Amino acid sequence: MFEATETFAKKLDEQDSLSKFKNEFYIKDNQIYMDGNSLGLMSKRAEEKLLNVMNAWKEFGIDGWTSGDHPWFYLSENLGEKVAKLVGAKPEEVVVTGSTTTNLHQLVATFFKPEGKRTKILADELNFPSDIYALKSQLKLHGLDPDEHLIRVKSRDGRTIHEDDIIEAMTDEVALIVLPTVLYRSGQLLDLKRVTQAANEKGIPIGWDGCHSVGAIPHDFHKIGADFAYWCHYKYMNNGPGGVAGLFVHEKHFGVEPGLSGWFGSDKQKQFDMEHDFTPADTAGAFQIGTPHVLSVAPLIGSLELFEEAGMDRLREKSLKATAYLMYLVEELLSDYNFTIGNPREDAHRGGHVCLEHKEAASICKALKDHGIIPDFRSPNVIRLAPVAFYVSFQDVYQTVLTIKKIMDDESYKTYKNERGIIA
Ligand SMILES: Cc1ncc(COP(=O)(O)O)c(C=O)c1O
Ligand SMILES: Nc1c(O)cccc1C(=O)C[C@H](N)C(=O)O
Repeated sequence: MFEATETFAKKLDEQDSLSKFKNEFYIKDNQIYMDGNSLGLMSKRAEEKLLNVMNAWKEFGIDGWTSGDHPWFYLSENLGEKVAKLVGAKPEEVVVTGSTTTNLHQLVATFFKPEGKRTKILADELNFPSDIYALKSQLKLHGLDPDEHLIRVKSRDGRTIHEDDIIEAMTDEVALIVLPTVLYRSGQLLDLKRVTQAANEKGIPIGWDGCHSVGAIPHDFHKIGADFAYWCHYKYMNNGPGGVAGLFVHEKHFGVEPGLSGWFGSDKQKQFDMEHDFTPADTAGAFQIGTPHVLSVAPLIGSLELFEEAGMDRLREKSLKATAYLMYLVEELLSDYNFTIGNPREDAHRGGHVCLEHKEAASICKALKDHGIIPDFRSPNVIRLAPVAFYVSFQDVYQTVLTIKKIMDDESYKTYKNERGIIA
């Protein structure tokens, strides 16, 4: 179906209905940016909306909360409605707020209710460390020893987590389940529907970390019956470094008291009554805590315009084709160099990036960067390559693999130390 030639890559680009979006982003000449799953690039719209919001501050001062094109008081909810379409939620089930880790703390503080012998949290041994730190500290806040009460489902191969193993671990000692939609290292996409359904049947609340899928993969959080989800917007949503994150709470939980309350979770009509009795919003907005980080939300206004124009399904379709082409080229052109593809092959189990394993991965990443190709490295041996649908073309994918071949052929990667930098 594919061919390992530039002409073929060009043909794929000509057939690509999303190719025009590349112009919407700031991409350096002679650079191919494959690190969208660590930090997505800045779009011109994101910049424009940030300047617009800055201007509202200049123009309106305090009145910016209710004036201007994007009144700040309603921004978190208004953007939540738009993000809801990307994650398959009702408009009032999503709010743009906090960071991934603070949202996780909020949601665990809300949904983890240890009682009797149900005192454990079920996670997995491959999740991103911040999630595990948060879960351990939440257990400690309840006076529970994480060594005993945090169950981490084991990986059979060091790369992926088997859904059967997760379901088997859902015992009557488990009070909460927290799992990633897509594993940050291998890019495995879990079967959310199956796992959520099993948790629902056992009456265990389940929440999903969508950092590596939101903006790359359409979700159906409401329909599958997820209790909650949380994610960042600085990867595939291109909201900028430290950009404000998102959370989903299923409407069946509206009215539950947030574990960590703050005045921006108030019913909006009541918030400025300044009462000491908290009246939470009757939406996911209740899970906000303090004043929104307006300047770190603003770029998302622009990004979301692009998502509306491109359509989440079309983005996923292109991303799947690009990762499939990348894997094909790796197999065709790099078979002599001891690379292993560490991500699952099937579309249904693949996220937005390809996980290329090599024992000299750190050196190879450094050499690639010096050739204008931006990957990222995860210790000890993973090169993550994310051909982001908005701004990576099929010719870029072809060029990336050719460049890897070049630095392997001429062994120039050997001039770099095989160790990670301070930020990898
Ligand atoms: C899967 C996952 N969870 C949590 C985090 C932590 O996010 P944050 O630093 O925005 O809290 C990240 C990324 O840093 C991540 O990839
Ligand atoms: N959040 C990050 C940061 O503040 C600096 C550098 C990288 C990140 C990341 O998001 C890393 C990412 N979560 C990962 O999957 O490795």
